[in-house]
Amino acid sequence: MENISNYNDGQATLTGEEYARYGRQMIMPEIGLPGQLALKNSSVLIIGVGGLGCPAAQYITAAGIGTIGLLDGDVVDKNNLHRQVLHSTSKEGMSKAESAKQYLQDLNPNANILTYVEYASPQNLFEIISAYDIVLDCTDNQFTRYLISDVCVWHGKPLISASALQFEGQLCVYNYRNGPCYRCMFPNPTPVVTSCSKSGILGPVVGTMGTMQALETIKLALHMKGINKEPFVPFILLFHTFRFPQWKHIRIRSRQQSCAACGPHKMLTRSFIESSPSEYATLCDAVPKTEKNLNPIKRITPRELANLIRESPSMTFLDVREPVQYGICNLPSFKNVPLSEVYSMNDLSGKVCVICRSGNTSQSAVRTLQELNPGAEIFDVISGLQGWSKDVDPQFPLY
Ligand SMILES: Nc1ncnc2c1ncn2[C@@H]1O[C@H](COP(=O)(O)OP(=O)(O)OP(=O)(O)O)[C@@H](O)[C@H]1O
Ligand SMILES: [Zn+2]
Repeated sequence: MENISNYNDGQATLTGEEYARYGRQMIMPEIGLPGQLALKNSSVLIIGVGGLGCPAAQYITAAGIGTIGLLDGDVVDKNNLHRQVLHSTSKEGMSKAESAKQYLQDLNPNANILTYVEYASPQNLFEIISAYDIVLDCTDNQFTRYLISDVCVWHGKPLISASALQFEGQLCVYNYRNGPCYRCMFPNPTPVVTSCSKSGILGPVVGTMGTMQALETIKLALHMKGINKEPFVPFILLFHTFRFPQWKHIRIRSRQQSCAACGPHKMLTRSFIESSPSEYATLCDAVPKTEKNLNPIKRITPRELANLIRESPSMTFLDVREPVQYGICNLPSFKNVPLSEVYSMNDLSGKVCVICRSGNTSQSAVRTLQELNPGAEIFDVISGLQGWSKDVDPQFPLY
């Protein structure tokens, strides 16, 4: 049948199986055979294979991106499973990158999937990113967000970044053409006030944002290879849903002259990032002021708490978690006083024991209460209710 049928536009680069697999998206005029080949010839690095990274990886693998890197040093935990949809119960304890690779390779055996079972750091990231066309930030902490952006700027790689918390999400494409980098938008790190593990996250919300990252990845791969010729306009996408789902996009400014990473007077060179860890860290993370240089407080262990409950049942026990968490599980001796209400408690005396989920919020509460009640003896429980479950009562639920 040679030379009789022409089904590859002269480029014999898709197999018959691939025609069948990608047919439904190839028939879109914005994609066609050239678009599918562009996806196949693209490589994407996904950093963080959690709530965002799982759906992002799933859709770009299914769509035929040729090479996909998965970078994450974490292992699958039970509390990941409600939202990190590539991992399953039988994979608890397994590396997230390896777990995701197993799923994705079965989804699309054509994909070339590489895993990096480590955390992105100033020491490894320059090397890893160099091999990819597009980078996805699917992590959950400020230090890593700055690091990924700075390394992308150094290599000139576009970055698709998203985040999600409770009922809200955000997405932005950084460092593409004249678009800004993450530092142009957020020049200074801020003290982190909350996180998914503190405030909660709903699977479909983070899944929506990860899916949007996959969509922007496909669009960007087409754009970079000249299939989509529309001009690129930098934007930030905001999603909010509780009563009504709301989408909003805002056009953003291009690169900032004053930016320490991408401006003309940039100071964040590769050698600075790689070899000045403490100076670099101060440019990526802000320690909350209230936690700095504070006097130590009195703390007790969960086992000491068990004795105290037995010996002094009438003393004051305060649980400073939010009411919804208190409602999930609690110790009956403890009265629920959320942190926001602690500021008005100025009538305490005697011994007061404070607890929270993991022993962080309780320390702030003790400091505040001690100032308001100088006559009282106030202390908290190391590791909070998590420590209680580990050391005293293994039946006490962890969440
Ligand atoms: N420096 C880093 N390099 C690679 N992956 C990272 C880095 N920092 C964070 N991550 C990964 O990003 C993912 C973020 O996932 P997600 O926000 O869903 O929460 P989690 O960290 O898995 O769980 P939780 O916040 O409940 O403890 C995690 O898998 C985490 O290991
Ligand atoms: Zn910049």
